[in-house]
Amino acid sequence: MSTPRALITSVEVTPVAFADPPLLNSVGVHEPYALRAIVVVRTDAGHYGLGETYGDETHVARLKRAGEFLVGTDAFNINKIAERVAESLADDSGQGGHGTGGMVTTTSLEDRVLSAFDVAALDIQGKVLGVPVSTLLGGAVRDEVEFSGYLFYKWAGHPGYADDQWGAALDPSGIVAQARKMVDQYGFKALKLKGGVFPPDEEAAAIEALREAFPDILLRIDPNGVWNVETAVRIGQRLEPVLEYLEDPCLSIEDNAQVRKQVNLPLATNMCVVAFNDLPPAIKAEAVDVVLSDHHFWGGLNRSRLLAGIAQTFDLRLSMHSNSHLGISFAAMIQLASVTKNIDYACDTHWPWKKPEDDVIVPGVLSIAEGKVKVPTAPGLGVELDEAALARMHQQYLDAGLTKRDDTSYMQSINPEYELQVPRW
Ligand SMILES: O=C([O-])C(=O)C[C@H](O)[C@@H](O)C(=O)[O-]
Ligand SMILES: [Mg+2]
Repeated sequence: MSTPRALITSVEVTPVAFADPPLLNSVGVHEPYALRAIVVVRTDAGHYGLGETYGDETHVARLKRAGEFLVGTDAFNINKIAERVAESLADDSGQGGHGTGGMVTTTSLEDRVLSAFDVAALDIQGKVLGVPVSTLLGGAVRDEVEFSGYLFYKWAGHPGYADDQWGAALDPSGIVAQARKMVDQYGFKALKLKGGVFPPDEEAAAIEALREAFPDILLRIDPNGVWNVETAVRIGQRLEPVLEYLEDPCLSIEDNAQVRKQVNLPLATNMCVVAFNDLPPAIKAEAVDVVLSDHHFWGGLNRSRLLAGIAQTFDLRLSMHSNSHLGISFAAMIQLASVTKNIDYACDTHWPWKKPEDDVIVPGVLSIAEGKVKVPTAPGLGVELDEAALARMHQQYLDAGLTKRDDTSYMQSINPEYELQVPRW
């Protein structure tokens, strides 16, 4: 049998927008539309591979440039793809955002750009060989992946727009009502509250209200690093009896290490360990217990497997982080979680926050029931591109007039007094 090859003939990068509710966080509030970039890699034999990543215009420009460097490369050679991506970035100063709204800022530029191409190449390989991506990554260890319900403080609707179906959640009873809806609809067995919005004692009270309303559900809170050590220790100790883990109470490795010594809870992060070079200092400082992996900034699925190996070696546990995303990213997250034995917590997803009709994949493959998603077994990622939907969502991007995620400026346009502060409490 000859060695399989799939020469890349073209790369298309299309920014898209989809409706997003006014979700509050430590840097402001989500805008009426979230942005993503959809990557379609085509090959000489007529296959296509899909990738999805951040949609800020600087990131889209980098993806387009990297795409030009990939024409003629074999989709079976991801090491070569990584080399070409690095070449495309050789003169890049690294300036400009990429799509996490200024929250996760120290990730590797090369890994961020590589990620969508690694996913697309694996999708192609799977289609050529007739196997799912999970098989290419060593084989599934589970056929369903568990997700957590991602709760947000939120307004009833964006100013100037009608209220959305979720309604307002600005206090403990609003959060409990939101959780009730999520649990009823999706059957989640774990819930995460996005904190860093209100004074920490109010957020702790929301967690305690969730505990009372859902005695059997695992709980987490994530203030995105805006608590100082003293606050994090006080609130962490208060919530010791109720939390599964405490996520990014403080921003730095050093501060989280201090918190970890004084709070009897696992600490998780997607802010102070976001690239391979963060691992040695974090491990040395014993700063965290759980790394929230995210293939969008860890360099794709192959490099996320590398992270899983390092985590296993150093006794770190793994869960998964999520930004607002569509179905291609969801399929990639599910394939990765299906092969990663030490992702042993329910993974985060923003999936419930988008409208079902807002997607670029043919619907019907991915759905959450009992808090879980079945791992697709069709070749590649297991999802197909809906070309008409891609065109429609690109038009939505043009009409929305947004070129980057900027939760802070949007918040300031509504509340001019709003200021960024880290730590805030
Ligand atoms: O776990 C996290 O830190 C996140 O999911 C970061 C996201 O940007 C989240 O805060 C959001 O969507 O507002
Ligand atoms: Mg987080």
